[in-house]
Amino acid sequence: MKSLGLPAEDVKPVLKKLLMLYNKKWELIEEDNYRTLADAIFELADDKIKVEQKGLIIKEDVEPPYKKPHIGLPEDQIPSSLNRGKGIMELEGESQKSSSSGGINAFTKDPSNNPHDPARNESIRNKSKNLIQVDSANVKKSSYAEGESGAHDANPKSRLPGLHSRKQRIKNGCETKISVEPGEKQLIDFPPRYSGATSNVRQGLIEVPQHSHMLKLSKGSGTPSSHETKFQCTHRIASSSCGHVHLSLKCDHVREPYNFRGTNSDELLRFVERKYKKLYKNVGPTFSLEKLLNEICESYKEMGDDSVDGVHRHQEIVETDRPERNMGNRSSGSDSHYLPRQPMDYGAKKRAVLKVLDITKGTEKTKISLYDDIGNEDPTSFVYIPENIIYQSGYVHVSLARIANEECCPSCTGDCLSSSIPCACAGDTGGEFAYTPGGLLQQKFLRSCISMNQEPQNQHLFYCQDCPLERAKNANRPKKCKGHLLRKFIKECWRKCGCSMDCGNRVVQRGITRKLEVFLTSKGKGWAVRALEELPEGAFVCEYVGEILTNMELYERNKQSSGKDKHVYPVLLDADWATEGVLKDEDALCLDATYYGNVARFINHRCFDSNLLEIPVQVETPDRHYYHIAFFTKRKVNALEELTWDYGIDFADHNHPIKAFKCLCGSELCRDKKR
Ligand SMILES: C[S@@+](CC[C@H](N)C(=O)[O-])C[C@H]1O[C@@H](n2cnc3c(N)ncnc32)[C@H](O)[C@@H]1O
Repeated sequence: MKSLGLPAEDVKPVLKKLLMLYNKKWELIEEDNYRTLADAIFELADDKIKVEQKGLIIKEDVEPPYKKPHIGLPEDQIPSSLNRGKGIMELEGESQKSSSSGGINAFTKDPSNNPHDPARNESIRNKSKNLIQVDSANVKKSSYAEGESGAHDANPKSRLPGLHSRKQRIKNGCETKISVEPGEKQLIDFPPRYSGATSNVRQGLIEVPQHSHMLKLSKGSGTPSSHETKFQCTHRIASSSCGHVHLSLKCDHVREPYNFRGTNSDELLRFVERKYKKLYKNVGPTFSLEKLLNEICESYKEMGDDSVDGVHRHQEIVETDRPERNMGNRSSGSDSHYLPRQPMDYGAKKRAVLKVLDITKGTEKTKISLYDDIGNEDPTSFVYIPENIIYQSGYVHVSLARIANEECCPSCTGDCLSSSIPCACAGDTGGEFAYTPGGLLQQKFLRSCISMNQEPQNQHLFYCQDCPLERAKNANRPKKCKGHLLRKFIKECWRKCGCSMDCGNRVVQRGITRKLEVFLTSKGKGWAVRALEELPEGAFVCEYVGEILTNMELYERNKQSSGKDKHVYPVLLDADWATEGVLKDEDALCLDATYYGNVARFINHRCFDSNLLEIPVQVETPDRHYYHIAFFTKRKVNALEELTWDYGIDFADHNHPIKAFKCLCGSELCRDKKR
């Protein structure tokens, strides 16, 4: 230590603590020409400077930053915080600041910061040419020190934390010294294919200079055994779009005798994806592990940025993640799936407030945020459910035994849409599938559904002999049925079918795939839904999900609720009542999303020219007392355009169990004449 210019009074207290920490194992301290001791002294000095720069008092008992994984230390003696597992997946925030200053610190401070001048320390360290170890964990942590010291740094580049600063340190020769020896590179099983790109997509990147290291272990250094070569490889497998958060696979392994052979990240992802799809058969064809992992990074960043006392407020997301309001700049091509990140034009003071980052609480494949663009209103409370649930007495019997072989396609394989002869599942739609191979509704089918919906008086109404709705109102003297709209059904392939989950005749059952957002309207209609991407004509948006109630139960529920209760409009599942003689109460069902529902409970009404159409979809039950209500676009819908559907309200019917609101749809064809 003396030859390195370190005075005894600096060395002694550190040595004492090291001895205690290493259980008096001198050989660990002597190793590599007392490297551990030298490092500990430098780090203590660096820490003191940091504390002094912050204007804090240094306590005598400040613990020197010994927290460095030590190769020579038996694993059970490594402090738990350092005892990293093998092949751990970790979230790595480059901008993240760590309060620990383990390992080799950054040396970018102003050299005039004496008495413990880091520049001097660095030069001493450089003298000691046999400093070997590179510890990627500590490299990461040390970016903190650079961020802290950036204000004193003449070189603006070195103020940047993360990759850039690491590069600089490498240039300074503080890190990579003996770590990767020429000729040993081929020992890494998966050489880097490309590097340099830093953001958004998974890089498939193995950062050899910064993250992959081979450590030659010297004789007597403990585990692993002497002369073994230890590898540390870090695969970056995903990252957030801004590149600040990465998901990496870190693997420490020893070449001999455990002959570990790595794989590249593309292969790895494909392998896991196949495994996952095999295990969980109901993931759709659009499922991508890569997207999922990138989403984890994105969410990590968003949540880190947003969360303030449990309330998510996100100024940055508003300005960066959301599309611009002025649609003029936007590409309107069909490939504009994800919109450019541009600042929103909110005016000088107004700032959108993100109230809920994901109303689905992770139950849907895609997050749905709730934004308050204009005021400070909270949505009524409800429980988000991604699928319908039975409230009490409704009869919904799902069983494979109920599905006759003629009602499904057990002999199909793969994708039914690609078969030359449409299977039995297309029978309900006239022998042609309702969907295109691209997952949209066939135009012909869509047009006929729209026309049936818009001209109900023309032969598309039917009247029950004994209407369950009227029975619910007055069981003793039910009034005449007011008529129900006949509708076209879609029948999707399901579990008893032989096709795969990727089959094109399974759209609604795969759930929401479009990027949706709930927002507060400025027009007095409360909350509403919009898409953050352009939607083509015939695109599935979401299902109307709620509690399955009998009409009797709905009637009772509405009677009990006070007139002031805000109601989400229930949907009658009456599209097939025409085929029944007298329907039992338990079979006359409806969906109510007031207390339990999905995003559809926020979709507002628009008379006649709404952009969404509700279509009955039969999935798991062969009879049609119960079915799904799926919303499809009637035309191309621009990103950020409010999504609406026609609730089918008769504004003149004052006996309806739910009192109609004053319609503010703004349509020229508005049926609410009072308005
Ligand atoms: C299914 S919810 C839609 C979400 C609702 N806006 C909210 O804030 O929760 C139905 C309720 O929204 C309001 N609403 C929907 N469409 C409307 C319209 N065209 N005009 C006025 N209010 C409307 C009514 O209060 C209605 O009862």
